[in-house]
Amino acid sequence: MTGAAIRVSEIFGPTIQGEGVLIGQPTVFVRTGGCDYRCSWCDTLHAVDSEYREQWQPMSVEEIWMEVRRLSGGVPLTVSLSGGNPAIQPLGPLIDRGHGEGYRFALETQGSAARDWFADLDVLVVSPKPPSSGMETDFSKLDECLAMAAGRPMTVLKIVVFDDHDYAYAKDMAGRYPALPVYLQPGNHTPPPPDDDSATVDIDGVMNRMLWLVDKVTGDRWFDARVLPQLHVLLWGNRRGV
Ligand SMILES: C[S@@+](CC[C@H](N)C(=O)[O-])C[C@H]1O[C@@H](n2cnc3c(N)ncnc32)[C@H](O)[C@@H]1O
Ligand SMILES: Nc1nc2[nH]cc(C(=O)O)c2c(=O)[nH]1
Ligand code: SF4
Ligand SMILES: [Mg+2]
Repeated sequence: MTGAAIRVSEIFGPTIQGEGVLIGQPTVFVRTGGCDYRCSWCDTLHAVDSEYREQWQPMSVEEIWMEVRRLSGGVPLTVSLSGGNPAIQPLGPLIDRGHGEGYRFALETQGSAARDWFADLDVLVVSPKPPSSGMETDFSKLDECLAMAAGRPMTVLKIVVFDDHDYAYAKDMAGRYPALPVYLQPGNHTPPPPDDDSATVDIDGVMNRMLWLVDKVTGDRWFDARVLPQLHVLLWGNRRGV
């Protein structure tokens, strides 16, 4: 198989997609290693922090594909490409490989790096980072990402909200891109330390934030917004590989 090696942190599933537009769908995850961001509340630091890079395996398309096929029993399903930032890995050939066997591909990215192969996806989830993350949005890059996908894959915005500033950011994003569905996701303020995925999640706290977010959206009559918690976090807490 042609194509450069892909840095993989983990491949797991099938589980259900816990977030956003595909919530509840049986999914295999391919999580790439490495990220150009470092969000203050990232729940996946084992795929971000370079301290963990020795756990990231360079894999060929064929090696990754054999593992996806094994996990799914060869029955086509949705493969979610996440990370880290999967947009900084050469994933085009993997998408072609899977499409040839009837699999579908979704990709989660913060919108900091555009790739022409975004157009080959089935679903592009762009998750620009609000002020609480400590990251700065590069709007020209974000525009580029959305332009790459224009017309072809279903494209949605998914924005994590912790507080009023994040909520204002999410509303601003919705105003900038009125054609895109917007998913709001309450932040988990108790993400796992990278070495301890048994660390407890403050579910009550996350649910209170979810309720607050529902009140904000309905109070504002923002009736196009969709508000969803991270279902996998409710089911399995901070556990890795689910
Ligand atoms: C771990 S990221 C990986 C993909 C890509 N780097 C991104 O941020 O979109 C996947 C999703 O998890 C969300 N996320 C990360 N940490 C979170 C937290 N503590 N609470 C809620 N969502 C979180 C991100 O905003 C993103 O939508
Ligand atoms: N079940 C499940 N759903 C998810 N949706 C986005 C995830 C991610 O970490 O990107 C994720 C994950 O890690 N597990
Ligand atoms: S962009 Fe995504 S993977 Fe990277 S640090 Fe932020 S939440 Fe984590
Ligand atoms: Mg996650």
